[in-house]
Amino acid sequence: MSVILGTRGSDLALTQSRTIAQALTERGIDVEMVTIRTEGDITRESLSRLGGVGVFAAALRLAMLNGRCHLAVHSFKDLPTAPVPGLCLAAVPERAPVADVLCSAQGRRLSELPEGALVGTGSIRRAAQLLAQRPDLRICDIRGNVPTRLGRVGGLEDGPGDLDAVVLAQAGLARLGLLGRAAEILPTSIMAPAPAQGALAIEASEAALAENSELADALASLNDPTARAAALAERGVLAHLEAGCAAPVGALATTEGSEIVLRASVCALDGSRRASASGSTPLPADDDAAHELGTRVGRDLLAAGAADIADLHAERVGVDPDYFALAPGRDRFGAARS
Ligand SMILES: NCc1[nH]cc(CCC(=O)O)c1CC(=O)O
Repeated sequence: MSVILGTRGSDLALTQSRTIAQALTERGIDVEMVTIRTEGDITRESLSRLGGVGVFAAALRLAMLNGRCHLAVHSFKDLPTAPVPGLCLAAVPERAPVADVLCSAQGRRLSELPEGALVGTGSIRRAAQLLAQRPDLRICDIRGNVPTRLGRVGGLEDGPGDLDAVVLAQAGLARLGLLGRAAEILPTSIMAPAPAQGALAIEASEAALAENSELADALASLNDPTARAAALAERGVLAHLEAGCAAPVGALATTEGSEIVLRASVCALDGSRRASASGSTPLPADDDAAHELGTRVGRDLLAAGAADIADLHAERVGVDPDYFALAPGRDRFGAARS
């Protein structure tokens, strides 16, 4: 009997799922990929019961609990932090590059964008940190998959080309073979990545793993313990802050010598202030130790005033139009938020 891998239908989701399906095939597991619809047969109640944010992940999670599929590959940063009974984090594979990149017309770097340039992102975290560097920029809320977003910039991909630049994750572009569209890899010191950006989470139903030890072994062999600890530590910050998916929280854990060092920050929406905290734990770090590091850094972040700097509980997927007002200057941001 083959193992069923449930996937969303976007280019990025399919690419990620195929990579893992192939790795499992190489390990002797017979994998069938099934695209899971994210609406229709799934009721609202079921989705909200599974955690509210991340409706796409929720549909896949429900499919695993229903037995329609056995495992799923998520972008780890899109996964809500609350655990789901009956599912487990079977593996975090080797992590892709974690940074955000700027994709711009004429290959301009952030410092080279014209005064008042229009930059597209749906992420409050990215918007806030862009404004910290360049308060003159106008931020435009954009949606859609990676190629659609690239199409908003002139000369990069088919599309309206109505923006000067967009910010995307390096990992997504690399997985789609589109990294050539990036003009600049933004240093993580100025653009702190989203917790677990660049990491995949292979989630499986506990029942499926219990009855298929070959699958459990194959998945265990795909796990990168350091990537797993880093991603869990970063997500531990989010969990401690009880931060919503629209909170401007950046977190990055790196290996330094025999330790894992976690740096996290919360940026004011207009970029004017930033609260930061950091901490470390020895490697190897198991799931509990990694999570505990995240909790500790989250606590220090609150002590540093994170909750006064930004609304940590913002839960909108994307943001309200008032925030991304297409007007120069920063007062519109303050006005929309206060
Ligand atoms: N929210 C969409 C999303 N989820 C994961 C990635 C990129 C891949 C990754 O971070 O693992 C992206 C696109 C983007 O942010 O540019």
